Amino acid sequence: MASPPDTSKTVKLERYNSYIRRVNNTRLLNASSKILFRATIIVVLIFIFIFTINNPPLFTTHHTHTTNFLSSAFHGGAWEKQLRHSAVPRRPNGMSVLVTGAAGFVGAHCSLALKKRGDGVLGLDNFNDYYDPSLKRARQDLLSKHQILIIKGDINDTPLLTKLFDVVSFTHVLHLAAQAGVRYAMQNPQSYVASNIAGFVNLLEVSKNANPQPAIVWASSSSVYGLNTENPFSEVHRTDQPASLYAATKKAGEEIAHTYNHIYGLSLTGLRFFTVYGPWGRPDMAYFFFTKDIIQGKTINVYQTQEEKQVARDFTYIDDIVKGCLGALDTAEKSTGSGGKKRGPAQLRVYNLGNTSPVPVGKLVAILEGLLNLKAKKHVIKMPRNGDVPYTHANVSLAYKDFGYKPTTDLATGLRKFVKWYVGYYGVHLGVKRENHHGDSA
Ligand SMILES: O=C(O)[C@H]1O[C@H](OP(=O)(O)OP(=O)(O)OC[C@H]2O[C@@H](n3ccc(=O)[nH]c3=O)[C@H](O)[C@@H]2O)[C@H](O)[C@@H](O)[C@H]1O
Repeated sequence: MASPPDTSKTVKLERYNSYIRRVNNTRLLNASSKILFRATIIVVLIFIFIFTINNPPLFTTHHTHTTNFLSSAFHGGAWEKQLRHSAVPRRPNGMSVLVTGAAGFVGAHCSLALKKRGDGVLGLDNFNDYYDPSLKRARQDLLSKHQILIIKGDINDTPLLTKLFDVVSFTHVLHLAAQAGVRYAMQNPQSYVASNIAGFVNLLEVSKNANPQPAIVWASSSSVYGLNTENPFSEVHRTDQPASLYAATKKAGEEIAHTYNHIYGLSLTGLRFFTVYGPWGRPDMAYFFFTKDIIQGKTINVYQTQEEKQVARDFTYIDDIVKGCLGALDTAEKSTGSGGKKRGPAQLRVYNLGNTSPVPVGKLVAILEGLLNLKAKKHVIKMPRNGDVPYTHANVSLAYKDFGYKPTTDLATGLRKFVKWYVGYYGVHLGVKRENHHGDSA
């Protein structure tokens, strides 16, 4: 019997050939996907480049704190000229001040006051959306009418800050950029860490490397007194029991300031602001949204303590705060370091800036009712456990001794000025609600 032909070799050969074809196909596929991948990357990079060139301001959103760091590298000579023009003093021995948070409430007022007396001011602000950014834009418009430029950028953007210090030899920094608000810290804790701690450290890093190093005046807060029960609050009282994360980050700022003063010879002054209010104020603050809600006929929550006592604040009018900030700047000594190295001891200070006269929140509401000629719908409730403290009361004798700080505006007078601004800005006829020029209803 003839034996069947031996096909095993042919089969093996065919299997081997098909294996080789598969390998070659896969290689071909891999090579073409690599080319495709690389081409995509190049196209994306070209897009980013074009986008960055065409959009010089930095894009920062409050909640993510993502900053387009690339963009700061592309500003040209004309931009630098604008910076210098804004920052150059117009009086003999005038200051050149970098104001962070310049589109904010206190920042805008201080920038105007500095410029008006002949100092140079360059503003920096990230225009985040913690509250209506159109109000920040309106403040920016006001400042630009006084030749004050505000750069859009974040204090966490090291290349941008370094660039600003390269272009301008700032004598002073007034650092007011921060995540404010006591109660919001429970909703967005990370934003407090990003601005009040990381951002502050970044500013100090860049400042200590600058030549010359600037003197720095910055915003701390009355909230650092936390659970302190001694009254009125003095700078020598304990501040190691913060009641909110906001307070804790401001207290951390005071300790961080100590470190940079100690290691690098930076001149640092912290100002503990006590519930600042007035025209162009912050819509997240009680006096502001009470006004809005009373006009709109909405119910307002008026807090009382767990013991059913009135909650009180040492409300401080903005013009008094501005005087305090300028006084602190005027008496700030030069930093002693250079090239990132300390050359000798430098000034380290902290001051209360309050009104020395606490007012219960119920009284604040009564004053607003009188000014608005409207009755508030009040809902008196126990203060939620959200970081609030029952009262604040400033002893300002240290600020008085060192730079003549003396608050002169009582709450009724200050609120009258605020309400006048409010109805003008939002286009409200008292008792009648109207659309404002920004399209929001007041
Ligand atoms: O000094 C500070 O360092 C801080 O001041 C400010 O905080 P506060 O003093 O808490 O101001 P603000 O919120 O206007 O509440 C005022 C009063 O109204 C009470 N309050 C508040 C809300 C409400 O619905 N009802 C109410 O009774 C409330 O219990 C309080 O008694 C700044 O916001 C903060 O950024 C920081 O700068």
